[in-house]
Amino acid sequence: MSSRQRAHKATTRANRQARRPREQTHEPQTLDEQTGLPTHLVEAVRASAGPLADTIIAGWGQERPVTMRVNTLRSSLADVTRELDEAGIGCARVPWYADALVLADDVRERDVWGLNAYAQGKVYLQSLSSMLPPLALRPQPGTDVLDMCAAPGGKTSELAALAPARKGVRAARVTACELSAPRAEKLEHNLAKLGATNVQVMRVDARRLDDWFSFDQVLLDAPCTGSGTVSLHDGHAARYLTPELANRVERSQRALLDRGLTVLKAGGSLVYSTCSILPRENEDVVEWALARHADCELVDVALPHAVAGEDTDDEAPLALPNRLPGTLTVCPSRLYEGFFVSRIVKRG
Ligand SMILES: C[S@@+](CC[C@H](N)C(=O)[O-])C[C@H]1O[C@@H](n2cnc3c(N)ncnc32)[C@H](O)[C@@H]1O
Repeated sequence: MSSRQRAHKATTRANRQARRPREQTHEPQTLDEQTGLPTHLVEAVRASAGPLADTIIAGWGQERPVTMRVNTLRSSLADVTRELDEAGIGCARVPWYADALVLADDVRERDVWGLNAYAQGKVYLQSLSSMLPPLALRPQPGTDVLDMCAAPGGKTSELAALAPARKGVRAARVTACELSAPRAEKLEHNLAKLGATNVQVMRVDARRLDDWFSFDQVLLDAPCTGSGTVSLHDGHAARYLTPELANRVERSQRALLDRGLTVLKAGGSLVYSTCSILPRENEDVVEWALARHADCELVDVALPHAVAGEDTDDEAPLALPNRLPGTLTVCPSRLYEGFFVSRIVKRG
């Protein structure tokens, strides 16, 4: 393995660890021979994706380029691309988001850490898939937005950047909840660095938000198994991604979505997302919550995508088939981590 691959693996491992609850297993798991990943995960993917399981497995084997979001609260695309150019860092844009940049294949995250643009919060290192949920929510200036699971703040700061003050209308007010104290601190640090002044951080269990809260828009980027982001022969995944973890996050996802829909105002919208590709964390959770909230319905996420299995251009996320029309399950690929995005509205 090259040093670039090792550095990439170390960073993605650290990100993934941060995304999910701590889980230890003392019994070694059975590993699938082909992928080196837990057998229960590979079996679940084969059962749900059928012939596309091999496309997913190939996606788990890809080394993705470094991607970033230009933070328009501090800078502009022209300003950032000028600095990248001066530093000799090649970059390309994606057709569906003006603020997203894909860096050249030979660039590592540590090359970005040394840039002024990074130190000054003009850019945020963020995977392309993780930029999708705030775009699906489409936050509006003048509204009150809840981000239920916010740290380290990639999507919170994106929400803030998408809804700045406009003539005569204040910026969206974002309330960012985070359960873990150290992660809430990291969130505060990132938001200050990125200049997201319209965000209020709350160190709380978002499953216990009081009924008297109410929001126009809610983002629930839930804790999950991270099944969309694992890499082949990832020894760490082999340890943490246990059936117990899957059960635990699923309970948490249901309780969080139930609460999110409760504190959503009539006429408002909620985006539920995970970095998992397993139906039990995605479609099953959404269907369960909709059955409890008769005043809510699924609407199209309205995100650009191509259909996996057809002749596609890899600049667009590839959608895996799923049983909820209008939701998007992104297939792991060269540019994208596996992800799920859905949008629910509460009738007015
Ligand atoms: C998938 S990560 C969120 C990533 C974040 N949205 C971003 O884009 O940077 C899930 C986060 O939810 C937090 N979390 C888990 N359960 C929670 C709960 N019940 N209430 C609030 N936060 C929770 C975790 O500590 C973790 O930081």
